[in-house]
Amino acid sequence: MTPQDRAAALVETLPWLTRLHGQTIVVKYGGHAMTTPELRASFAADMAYLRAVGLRPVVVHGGGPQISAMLDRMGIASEFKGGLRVTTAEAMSVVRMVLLSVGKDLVTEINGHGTYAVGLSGDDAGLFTAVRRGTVVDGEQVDLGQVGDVLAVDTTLVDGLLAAGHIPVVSTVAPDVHGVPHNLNADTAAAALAIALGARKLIVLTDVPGVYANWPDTDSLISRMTAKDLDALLPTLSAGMVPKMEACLRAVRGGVPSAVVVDGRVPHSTLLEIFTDEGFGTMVVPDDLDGTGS
Ligand SMILES: Nc1ncnc2c1ncn2[C@@H]1O[C@H](COP(=O)(O)OP(=O)(O)O)[C@@H](O)[C@H]1O
Ligand SMILES: CC(=O)N[C@@H](CCC(=O)OP(=O)(O)O)C(=O)O
Repeated sequence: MTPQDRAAALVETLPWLTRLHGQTIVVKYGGHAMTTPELRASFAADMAYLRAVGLRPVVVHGGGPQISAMLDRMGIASEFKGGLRVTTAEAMSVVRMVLLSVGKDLVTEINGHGTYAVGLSGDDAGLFTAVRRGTVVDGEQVDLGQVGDVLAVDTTLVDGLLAAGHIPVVSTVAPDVHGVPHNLNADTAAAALAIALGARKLIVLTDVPGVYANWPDTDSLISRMTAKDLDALLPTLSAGMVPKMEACLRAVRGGVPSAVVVDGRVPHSTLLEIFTDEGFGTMVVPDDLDGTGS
């Protein structure tokens, strides 16, 4: 790359920088997108870059594969129903331990670029209040143990951190109204936080190029869809895509202008999504935008 190419690449980002300056972007960093040191390093650089150029990134991280690996090492079986982990009291303490550790590692990695990141979880200053939820499998309501949905979000702490120039890095364990810890799916929590913060965008990093209309037919990648389209697609989805796309739907119906699922295995996927025109991943927009969100 010549110095001229480099300057041209920087100038190309100007329209997005102008449009997004000061805007909050919630980035859900899935456990499958953090499996190599290189991916973690490029993600951390992206977050520091966004903050340094005047956006307000908020990270909500997952850690599903890391939790499963630890449970496995401890001889505890992992079971998922409707894309959500069945969480016994014994598993809950492992979930908590692993997610807090994953969060701290991310904080350290981001802070290799400056004193940006601060780690917090649902119980810090009442960020999330959980409410126990089950799920529906084959038309039957099933119990999932200590799994929660988000009952309430208190953004006071996150607002303060953003105003002070920090990058909040959120682990998704949260107490219910009785103080009992619950395991929140990270996609669900990211959507609830994006709505509560009035975020400009929700970006979800995962381990596929986006959402496929006929999974696993790789010719059926969807680049854009409205909330109504997604509503129709939801019953056909499986595994972890279910809570992920429910979260995207909830985000755009809750006022977030766009929710995008991108391939977190591609280095710098967040910057690619934000600063390029070419479709990258699957974008969900509200019905009234009908595919014109960005
Ligand atoms: N229609 C679909 N399009 C894309 N992926 C799908 C679809 N249906 C199910 N999946 C599965 O969902 C997975 C992503 O969810 P998950 O494993 O929970 O990711 P993460 O850890 O990033 O949250 C994909 O790897 C894929 O196996
Ligand atoms: C209830 C539930 O399923 N919680 C998730 C929380 C972590 C998560 O969401 O991680 P990913 O984003 O990497 O999948 C779990 O226990 O795996």
